[in-house]
This record gives sequence, C-alpha cells and structure tokens, in this order.
Amino acid sequence: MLELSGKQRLTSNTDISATNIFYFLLIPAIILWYVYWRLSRRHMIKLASKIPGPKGYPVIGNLLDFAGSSCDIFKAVYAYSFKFDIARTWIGPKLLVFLTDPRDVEVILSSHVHIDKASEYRFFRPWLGNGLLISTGSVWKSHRKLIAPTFHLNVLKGFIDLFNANSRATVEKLRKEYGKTFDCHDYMSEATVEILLETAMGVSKNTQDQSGYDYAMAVMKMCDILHLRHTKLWLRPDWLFNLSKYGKIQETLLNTIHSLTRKVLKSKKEAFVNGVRGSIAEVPQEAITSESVEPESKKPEQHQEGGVIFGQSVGIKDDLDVDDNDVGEKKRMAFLDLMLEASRNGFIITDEEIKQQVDTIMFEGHDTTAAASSFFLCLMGTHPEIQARVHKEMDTIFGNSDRPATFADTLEMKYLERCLLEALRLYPPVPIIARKLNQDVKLVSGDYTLPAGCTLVIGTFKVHRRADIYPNPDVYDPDNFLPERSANRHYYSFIPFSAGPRSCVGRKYAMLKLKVLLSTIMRNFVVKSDIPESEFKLQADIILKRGDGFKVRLEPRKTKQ
Ligand code: HEM
Repeated sequence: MLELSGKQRLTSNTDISATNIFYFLLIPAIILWYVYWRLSRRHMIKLASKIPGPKGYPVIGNLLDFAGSSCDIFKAVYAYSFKFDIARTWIGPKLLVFLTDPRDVEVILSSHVHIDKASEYRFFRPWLGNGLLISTGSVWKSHRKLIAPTFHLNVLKGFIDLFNANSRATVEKLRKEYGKTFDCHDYMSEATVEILLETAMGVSKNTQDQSGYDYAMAVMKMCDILHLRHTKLWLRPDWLFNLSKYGKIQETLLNTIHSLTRKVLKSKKEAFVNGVRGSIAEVPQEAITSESVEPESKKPEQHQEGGVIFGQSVGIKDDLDVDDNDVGEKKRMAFLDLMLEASRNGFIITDEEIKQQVDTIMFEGHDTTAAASSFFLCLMGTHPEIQARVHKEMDTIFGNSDRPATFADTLEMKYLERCLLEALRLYPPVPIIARKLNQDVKLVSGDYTLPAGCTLVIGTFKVHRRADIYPNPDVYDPDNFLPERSANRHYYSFIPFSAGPRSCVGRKYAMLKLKVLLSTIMRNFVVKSDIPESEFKLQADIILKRGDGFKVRLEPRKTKQ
C-alpha cells in the first residue's frame, strides 16, 4: 500500500528536481545580487561605515529592530538615541540615518535643496496625490507660494467664530461623559475634522448631512490604515497591500473621501460663479465675537503675533512669518476660495490638483491637531497643579462670563500657550521627519558625511528631549517656554511644526484653533487622569499617539448658568 505508482514516483521526482534547481539558482542569484548591490553602493557603504550605529546582521542589517508592534519599534529606536547622537541603521539594503543634534537638523531643514520626502510618503499618494505634503520641485514651490498666504493670521482671524462655535459644540458632547473614563481623542478628532470642513473647505458640516460624518469617519480610518502600512512590513509592497483586506477597505474609504471632495469642489465652484466667497458655514449667535462685528479701526491693538506664540522658535523666519499686513486684500481668503480664484485667474492649477491639495490639508490638519489636543488634556489630568494655573488664567481673562474667546483673548492666554508648547515638546504629533538625500551632506556636529541615496530621519521626539537643551527633559514643565528660557535655545531645538522652507503651513491655524478649543474645554471642565504620565504607552506611527488610548475623566468646573 505504501508503494507509489509509477506516475506518482515520476511526479515526486520531478518535484524534487524542480525544487533543487530552484535552490541551486536562488543561492547564487542572492549572492550575485548582494555583490552587485555592494559594488553599486560602494560610496554609500563607505560613508555609512564611518557613521556610528547599532550592530546589524549581514544582508538584513537592523531589520529585526523594526519588527514588532509600533510601541516596540518606538522603544527600540528611542533606546538607540541614548547611545548615539547620530545613528546609522540598515533595513536590508535601505540606509537610514537618524539625526538629533539641532545643528545638523538645521543643515537639512533650512535647505532649499534637501526637500524631497522619503519613499515611505508614497503610501499617501492614492489619497493625497501630488499634494503639498509629498510633491517636490517646481510643482511644490509654486503650490506652496499659492497656499501659504491662505494661512496668514489675517485670514485666520476670520475663522474665530467658527472655532468658537465648534468648540462649544464639543463641550456639549463631552458633558455626556461626566464621571466616566473615556478616550478623549475620538472627540478631538471629530471636532478637528468638522472645523476643517467649515474653515479650510468653507462648507457647512450641517449641509453635508451624512456625507460630512462619513467623510470624517473615513479620514480617521484612512489614517489608521496608513499607520498600519508603516508598521507592518508585509503591507508595504503595493501589490501585497492591494491584495489584502486593507487594500479593499482603503479603496472604499478613498471613494467616500474623494466623492465628498469632488462634491464640495463642485458646489464651491458654482457658488464662485454666483459671486459667493468665504465659508458658508453658519455660526450660532452666541458664538459670534464682538471682534468679528467691530469695524477694523476699533479692533484691539495687536501684540506680537509671530514667534513662539504661533508655534515657531523665536527668530525663525519662513514664508508664514511675513508681516501679515503685507498680505494683500485679494489674498485674504480661505484656502479653497483662494485656489479657485487662482485657477480662474490663470494660475496653472487643475481641478484634480485642487482636489489633491484639499485632501492634503484635511489629512495634515486633522490627525496632528487631534493628537496635540489629546496629549494636552491628558497632561492637564496628570498635573493638577499646572491645570489649576490654567484655570486661574481663564478666570482672569473671562471672569464668570460665558462669552466666546476673541482673538485678543488668545493673545492673553500666555500660560495655556506655554502648556501647549510644552505638550508639543514632550509629545510632538509628528515624531520624526524623513527626507531622501539626493546629494552628500556634510554635518556640523562631527566629521560625518551623509551619503546621497540615504533616508534621513530627523528624530523630533529626541531633539525635544535632549538633556543638554532642556534640563529635566522628561518633565512636563511649561516654564521651559518662558521668554527668558527660550531666548537662548538653538532655533532648531523646538521643531514640532518642522522649520524652514518645508515647515508646516498650518502652524498658525493650528495654534489659534487649539487655543480656542482647549481654552473652551478648560473653562468648563476639570480634567482628571488615573494613569500617571510615566505609564503612557507611546506609539509612534506617522503621528505620535498613546497606544493605551487618551483616557481621561471630566468633572464640571462650574454649573452652566
Ligand atoms: C499641532 C498641529 C500640527 C503639527 C504638529 C504639524 C506638523 C507638521 C510637520 C512636522 C510638517 C512637516 C512634515 C514633513 O516635512 O514631513 C507639516 C507639514 C505640513 N502641514 Fe502641518 N502640522 C499641524 C497642523 C497642520 C494644520 C492644521 C494644517 C492645515 C490646515 C497643516 C498642513 C500642513 C501641510 C500642507 C504640510 C506640508 C507643507 C509642505 O511640505 O510644504 N498642518 N506639519
């Protein structure tokens, strides 16, 4: 019975010899590929060998450090940063160099040459196309020039009523959670998407009905899929990803997202033809500030509006730091309006490109701000004495009044602002910035040259926690941002919004929106946390998050009159 028939034996013999031939060819093929790879990358390998870094295995290099959960990867990479100021790692044939010295960071971020994004940003392409985040060269340059003025303070001040209306709506939703421990990120995320729909896109979330809600959910889920692709190695190749269930889910989500973007664009274009400009979102009467109805001449005198207050290190100038009065009247328009106006006035930008920029702003403006506000609230919960000072500041500014925050109020929120900047220091929503180098770059911190072709990773998280820059670097201390303490710090030692020509265009928008949202929440609640900061489980995907969820409890601060 055990004897095989002639046919079976034949099949079996054929299998064995085919397998043998396969291995016989595979091994030399790998060796040949390896030799070719080493010869063709001689220059890169030679320069890389002079850069310190953890020991790796032949062929796979340090690949094993990048396997495991996001929390594990984060821990492993962060541990290296204590051994090496600059670290070289190989993930198979891919060379990654991590920088954490602000002097080296400056070389890269201040440059107009090293602006190409690393290859991992391609995961965004099906969603964001060639939008500002991933584009490069002349397309990026001309679109950046078009978009940056739409984020100037003079434009943003016009959004303050919408910020207030949405912040108040968020507070009402949060009241339902009294007494429970819950994840505040869900609320921050929803509020952020809704505010972006009304401000940057200029549409009313109420008029979008179900499609607005579906859009917000789809944006959130797309972020989760992108996070997965960064951490699960097998989801990286496009063909494998497309075959996986995540590929199918992405297709459905993108359909929802792109349909709404197209719909919004269509209705905005029609409104444009009829001469309607600006956001069509409605603001309830109680959220309208006196500033927005006061004539220009009566508006409060402006304080320092650039610099630290709007998120940049003191003294750094980029294209967002031009004097806002220099932004001509014509340019004082919301993001989408300006793009449409530009395309009508002969600026070469197609409808598809406008759609890609809208999608980009919705992505970049959403997850980052949601993470920042969630970390802020958790930190308030874990530092009651700091929270008490924030409450005191709110009482000084607003007294017992329930009135909406004005732009002038946001300039008075100096302590809240320091708390926010300190939250961005300890928990930068974008924990790393990656670039592809197209030419060799000499560093300043040591005698090292980064080879062309490598992926350069700026470890923002570590830069912000260097003991030589921030005494007690792991302690949440908002006074790190007292003017006298920040004055002498290196420009590039605080880079939550990146810096230089490719810095975040939404920086001022984010700071203003966060101040209105967080001050409204702090005026209404006491935030409590049962989990001490030392037990936060950090998960560094594209956006830094708490792997254990942003768990807080809320108590009413005062009964609403
Ligand atoms: C706390 C909130 C935010 C943080 C921490 C943040 C951080 C950053 C960082 C670090 C970059 C550089 C990324 C890189 O080079 O890979 C960036 C770029 C960008 N951000 Fe933000 N961002 C925030 C909010 C926003 C908002 C609200 C918007 C828009 C409404 C926005 C729009 C953009 C865009 C379009 C870019 C690409 C700029 C370019 O490459 O020219 N961001 N952001």
